[in-house]
Amino acid sequence: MTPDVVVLDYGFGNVRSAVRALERAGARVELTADRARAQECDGLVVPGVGAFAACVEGIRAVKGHEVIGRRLAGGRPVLGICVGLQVMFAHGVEHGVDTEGLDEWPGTVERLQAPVVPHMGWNTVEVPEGSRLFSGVAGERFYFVHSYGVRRWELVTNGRTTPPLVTWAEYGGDRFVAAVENGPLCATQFHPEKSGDAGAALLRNWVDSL
Ligand SMILES: NC(=O)CC[C@H](N)C(=O)O
Repeated sequence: MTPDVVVLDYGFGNVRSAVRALERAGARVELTADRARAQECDGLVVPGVGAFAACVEGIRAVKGHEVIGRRLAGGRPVLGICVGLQVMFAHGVEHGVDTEGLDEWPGTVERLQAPVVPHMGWNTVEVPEGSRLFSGVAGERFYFVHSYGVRRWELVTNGRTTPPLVTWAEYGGDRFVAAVENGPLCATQFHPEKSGDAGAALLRNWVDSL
């Protein structure tokens, strides 16, 4: 059965290339903000390009925060891409403005501490044991375009729940979260839709898991 994927259309994001890449990965894809479709589909993708605050405002304007919360409460998969990863955290601080995120994970998105920002380019990543998202591509490079990131992982599970699998990247001497796999919620700071064959394989891994 072909998985039914919705790319949340809230006005911000590299949506066309994400739609095409997800179709190539084997999904039937619709770009929409329709609440019922976003709630009921097999997989919801939350893209994001631009400022943290504007993306959060856009997501809230289409009630995306409620859809994402309901989906995750019911174990229904969500994939965040780039700012779509960042908004899942508690806060984003850009240009000195601290904006509340969707708070699916504790933590803060902050400016990268590297000599040259934005980080625009290909990077290898440090994938933890057991990752399904990176199956077959853990040693590959992925394409990043960002000036901010999550530099400290703050969620503590103390053995009561399955700890998330956190993938890291290093750039200009700074380290930041490159991807998270946390049950139904997965997210990548890089753009899998711009990451060539490795990104295509990662998206297929996610689509095949739906
Ligand atoms: N690719 C993007 O649009 C990322 C924008 C985000 N505000 C960042 O710089 O991290």
